[in-house]
Amino acid sequence: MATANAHHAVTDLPVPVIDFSAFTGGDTSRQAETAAEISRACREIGFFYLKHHGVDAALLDEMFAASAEFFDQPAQIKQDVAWQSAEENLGYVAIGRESLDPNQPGDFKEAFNINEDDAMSGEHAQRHPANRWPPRPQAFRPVMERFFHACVNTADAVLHAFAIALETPREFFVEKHAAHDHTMRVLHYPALGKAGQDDAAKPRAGGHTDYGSITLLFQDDVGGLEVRTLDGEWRFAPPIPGTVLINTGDLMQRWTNDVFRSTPHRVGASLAENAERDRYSVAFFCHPDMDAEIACLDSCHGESKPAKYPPITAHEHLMERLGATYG
Ligand SMILES: O=C(O)CCC(=O)C(=O)O
Ligand SMILES: [Fe+2]
Repeated sequence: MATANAHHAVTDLPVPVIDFSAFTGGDTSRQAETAAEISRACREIGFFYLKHHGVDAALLDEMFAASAEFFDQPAQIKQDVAWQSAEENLGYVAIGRESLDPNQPGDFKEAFNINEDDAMSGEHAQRHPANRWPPRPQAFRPVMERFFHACVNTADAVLHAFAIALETPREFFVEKHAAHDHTMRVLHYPALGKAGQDDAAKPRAGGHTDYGSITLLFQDDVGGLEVRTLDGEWRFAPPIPGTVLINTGDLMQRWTNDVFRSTPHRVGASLAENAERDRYSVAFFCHPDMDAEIACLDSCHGESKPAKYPPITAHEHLMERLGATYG
C-alpha cells in the first residue's frame, strides 16, 4: 500500500525500533510498557532493534577495529587458532568452512568464536574451555573480553524484560543463564565481486534460524542482513546507528510453545547493495546453562493451547543443532 506519510517509511520496516532506556536507565515505571513492546515484536516477527542498549559506542568502535585487524592477517596466523570441534566451538572458522543453510555451499565469511573462559570469570571457574586467542593484534583479546562483558550486561537486562513479558519472576531467565554459556562470534564477510573474481553470487550467510535463546547482533554500516517475514518475503533489516538488533532463537521459540518466533534470516550476496565492500558484524548468542531444563512456560500454554514440546536440556538442544551446521 502506497503512503504519502513520510513517517511511515520507517515503520514500513517489519522490524520495530524499541527504546530500552527504561531498563538501562532504571526507570521501573516504564518497564512493563517496554516489555510489552518486546513481547509484541517477538510474537510478530522475532526481531527488534534496541536503542539505548547500554553498550558503549567507543567500545563498539574499538571492537570493530580489532576485528578488522585480526582478519586482515595472513591465513597461517588465523589457522593456528582454528576451530576444533562443535563441543568446544571456539576459535577461527575459515571462509567456506560453515554452511548456515546446509543445502547451500559454504558461507563466504570467516569468523572467530569466543566464550567466557576461566580467565574472564573467576566466579564460574572450570566451566568453560580456554579461548583460542591469537598472538596478534595485541588489543584483540582485551577488547573482545570487555565487549563480551558488555554484551552480558545488555543481555541480562533484555532477559529481565523477557521475564516481565512472559509473566515469570523477574530473575527467571537471568538465573537460567547464570553460567554465561554464551558464544560471541566476530564475523568478517570479504568484499564480493571484485574484478576477476567469480564470487558475486556466493551467499555470505545462508538462511537459518539461531539455536539459542536470544541473539544480539551489531553490524557495521554495510548492511545486507535479510529477515524472512511471515508471508515468506525476504526484507532487509538495515543497520540503524546506535541500535543493536535482537532476535529470538529456536530455544526461546520452544520455551514459549511457539508464541515467540525464531525467524529465518541470512546475509545476501548479489542482492545486497554493498556487496563489493567488506562487511563486519558481531553476534552474541545467548544460551541457557547447559544443564538448564527448558520446559514450556506457564504463560504459554493452556486448555486451548497444550504444550507442544517435551522438556529438553539446553545442551541436548545445542548439540542437535550444531551437528546439522557442520555436518
Ligand atoms: O552477520 C550477520 O549480520 C548475521 C550473522 C548471523 O545471523 C549468524 O551468524 O547467526
Ligand atoms: Fe543468525
